[in-house]
Amino acid sequence: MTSTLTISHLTKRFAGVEALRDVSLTVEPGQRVALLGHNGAGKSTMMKIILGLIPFDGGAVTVCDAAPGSAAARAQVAYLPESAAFHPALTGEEQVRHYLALRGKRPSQALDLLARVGLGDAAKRRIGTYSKGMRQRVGLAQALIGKPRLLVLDEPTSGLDPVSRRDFYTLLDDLAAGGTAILLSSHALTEVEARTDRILILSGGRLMAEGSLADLRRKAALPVAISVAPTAGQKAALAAALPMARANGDGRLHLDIAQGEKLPMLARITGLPQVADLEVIPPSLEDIYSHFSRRDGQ
Ligand SMILES: Nc1ncnc2c1ncn2[C@@H]1O[C@H](COP(=O)(O)OP(=O)(O)OP(=O)(O)O)[C@@H](O)[C@H]1O
Repeated sequence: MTSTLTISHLTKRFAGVEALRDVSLTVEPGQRVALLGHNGAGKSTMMKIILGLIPFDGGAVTVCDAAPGSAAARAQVAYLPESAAFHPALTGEEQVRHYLALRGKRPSQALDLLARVGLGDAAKRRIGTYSKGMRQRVGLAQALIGKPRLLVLDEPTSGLDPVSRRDFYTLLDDLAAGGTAILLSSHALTEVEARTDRILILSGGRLMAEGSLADLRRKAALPVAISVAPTAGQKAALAAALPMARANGDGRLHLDIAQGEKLPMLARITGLPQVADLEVIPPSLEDIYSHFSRRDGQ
């Protein structure tokens, strides 16, 4: 099975700015991959290169076994920009029929596509009356034309409410299950954590880390937080038994423990008679992200 997207040693310079530096990665069929990075990290530049919209200076990029921007690649890649703009006077069905016609496909598929993204009931309403979440779905319906093998999504859920976000990711899950590879950029770390298979962290044009959240967690080796609840009236005694713990004013004691010391420390805490309960809190994606995306000099 060949990779849907292969990037090796990719370099892109704008006047005076190295937007991408020696970036290598692959995306396999059916993978849901999140591209994370601070403003200016190089995410949009990478997406534009994958779509064939801008040239690159060094390295190689293969999209669905073809050169980015070639007719063969364009036929298999779909793109959804952050804020898709549609004609407000058109109905959802008219808009999607228009896109189908432009792509040389049967316009009669419009209703099927709209039903697939949950807009079957709204297909005959004008887009001007749609919510932002509904407009994003029109964009997704447009992106699904021609069953793309790679779907590139630029911050697809920004501005959507939690339910719309969840529904949107459920649609992406169905597409991925059908073999479509998904590359999406996002600043919403929590949802990315739950809804993607792999995470790529770009910083200053470099790929700083990549892997599943578990991989990144292991590589970052950040401390684990342990929160301990004392039995009634035993807080002071517990604090004396755990002098390295700090009190946050919430009645519990908190410790940050290096990964290698986690098990011995848990054994020690659970052996203390003053302990009523404890919680182990692994580093969040936000902690891991900050660890890897520290810019030079920080
Ligand atoms: N056309 C251009 N001309 C000059 N510099 C550019 C151009 N496009 C991007 N850059 C620079 O390249 C770097 C990467 O920009 P890019 O837009 O890829 O970042 P990004 O990760 O998508 O950021 P954001 O999250 O803000 O969209 C930035 O320093 C940016 O200023």
